[in-house]
Amino acid sequence: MTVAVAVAVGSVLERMPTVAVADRHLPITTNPHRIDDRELRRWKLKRERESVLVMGSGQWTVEQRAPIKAESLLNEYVPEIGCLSIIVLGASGDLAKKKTFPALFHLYRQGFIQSQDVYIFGYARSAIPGNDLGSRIRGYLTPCKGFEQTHEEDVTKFLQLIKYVSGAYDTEEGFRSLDKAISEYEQSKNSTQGSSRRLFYLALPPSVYPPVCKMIRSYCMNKSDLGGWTRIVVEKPFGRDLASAEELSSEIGELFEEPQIYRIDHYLGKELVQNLMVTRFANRLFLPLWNRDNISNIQIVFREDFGTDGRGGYFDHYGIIRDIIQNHLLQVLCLVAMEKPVSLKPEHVRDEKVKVLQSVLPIEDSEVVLGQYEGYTDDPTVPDNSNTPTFATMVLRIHNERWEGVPFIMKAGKALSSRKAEIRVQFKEVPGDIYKCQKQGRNEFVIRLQPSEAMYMKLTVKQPGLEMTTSQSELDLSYGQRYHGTIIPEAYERLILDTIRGDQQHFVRRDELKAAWEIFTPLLHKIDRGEMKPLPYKPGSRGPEEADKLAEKAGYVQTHGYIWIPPTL
Ligand SMILES: NC(=O)C1=CN([C@@H]2O[C@H](COP(=O)(O)OP(=O)(O)OC[C@H]3O[C@@H](n4cnc5c(N)ncnc54)[C@H](OP(=O)(O)O)[C@@H]3O)[C@@H](O)[C@H]2O)C=CC1
Ligand SMILES: O=C1O[C@H](COP(=O)(O)O)[C@@H](O)[C@H](O)[C@H]1O
Repeated sequence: MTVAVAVAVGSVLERMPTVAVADRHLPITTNPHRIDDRELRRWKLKRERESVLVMGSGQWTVEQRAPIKAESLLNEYVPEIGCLSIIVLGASGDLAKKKTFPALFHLYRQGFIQSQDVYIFGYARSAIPGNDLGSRIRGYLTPCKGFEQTHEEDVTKFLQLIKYVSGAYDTEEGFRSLDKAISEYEQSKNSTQGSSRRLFYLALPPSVYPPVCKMIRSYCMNKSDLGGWTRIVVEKPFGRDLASAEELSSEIGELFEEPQIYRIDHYLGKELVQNLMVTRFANRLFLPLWNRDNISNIQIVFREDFGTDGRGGYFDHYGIIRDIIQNHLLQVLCLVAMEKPVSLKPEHVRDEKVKVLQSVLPIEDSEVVLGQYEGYTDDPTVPDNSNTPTFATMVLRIHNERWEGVPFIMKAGKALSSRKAEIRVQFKEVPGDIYKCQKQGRNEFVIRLQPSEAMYMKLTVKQPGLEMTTSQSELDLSYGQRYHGTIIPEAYERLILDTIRGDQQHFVRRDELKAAWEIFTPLLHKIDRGEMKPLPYKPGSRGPEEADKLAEKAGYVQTHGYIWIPPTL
């Protein structure tokens, strides 16, 4: 969708050049009308007094805007120009090697970041000589579909785009040398001073976010405001509870404006999560059904078939609620439950998510089941008396017109019988059902996030044949079959691209984060104080039996004798 926007400064009559803002999801270079540097500078000098002409429903209307921070304004209108430096802090770590660099490689291979105007810097304390960073990450750079033959060559070229700088996270010296390296690169590209883009990816433990942000702010910012920018990406967990999250937000908020901060939740980058809004709001079919009149209960489930896998020390400090439910599953809940936003603008979408979060009622202790898998404390980094849950299920209730009375059953667990993440929307019984005696199950709409991405609708149908008998079947949109050969991008690829393009729709805003912590903090504190205890469960099981009982009590009716099997080609 292309939206034409004219910008006027001071008054509508004092027209500035018309800027056509093309779909931000097209490669940057395809923007049809660029505004030149001179024009841009003139416009920015005057931006304090702006009115904006917006084309909507075939009519121009004037939107008066309060002074807007340069960053958000630029995000909206300025074509991306200037060289781009991507700085991965914590480059020696697990996330960087498994997710960040592989995502950057795929973006590079697909042409979204190009060697002529992008350079990547790795930064960490570890002394990593010469090309050793490349050797560490090479094995994680998997071939892109369709480019298998040139893979080795591609990797070699990609690794040439990375420079490693070693330094501490809280010293001027380290960040000055990082800045020097970035500036040298920018100068080598004859970049107009300040028009360069600097993206800092904090692949670091949150404890070092504040000093790192301070150092970036003091020594590594893009030097002026001529169309360039400085953005930071921060990983979860953002705090351990409401107070610590707010403290972290304030510390970072003093250094960077909200439009510069990208709080990443990689579930928001998953293909099927990104499809949720489209499915809900672009299909007439769902509009009248998506409410308390028709839906009995909704389950949002995350299961892993492995334990903490060498991350026991980290995990024990957080537990499954902070690791998965408070962020990944809650973000999914927002997209399932929110009202239709005014538009797809990031602020409109995030406004609706916040409203849902603020409508969640306090969690009842009686609607929580916690578990810990047997053998969890064998990990030497986990205390023997750990009270940390590795499994949790709980019922969230949304107090609003659409969802009153519909339980949202959240479930997450490690070391279970299978690995999958899905949303299961279970509908109510058919009123006055004339096939009741043969009935096999309720209608369900299932969105399988992973693995085997799919959406399927469980229906009761006539069993083919002469007899009038019914059976359970499904309308099935399995991605592997329907989109055979299509590459589904990794969540991190998509989200890093969004940060480069300045699109914050799929990132967590500060007030969202606060509202999310408000929901879980009382429960988490009870667990931390040992007032609620996890039940033991066997690794490789479904988790504690009490969890299934809770779901049943909340209203979930399991379908017996039917199981969906992902179709194969
Ligand atoms: N790993 C994963 O799969 C995921 C991680 N995350 C999040 O991403 C971030 C990074 O995770 P991950 O890469 O696993 O973390 P690591 O423990 O691997 O830490 C990353 C780097 O940070 C430095 N570091 C580690 N501990 C400290 C410390 N106490 N003080 C200062 N520096 C330290 C180390 O670099 P050096 O010593 O060389 O400076 C290390 O290589 C975290 O916020 C994590 O929660 C989110 C989702 C998944
Ligand atoms: O953030 C995290 O997510 C992973 C699961 O991610 P997925 O994309 O593989 O579903 C989880 O294993 C980890 O504990 C958690 O920190």
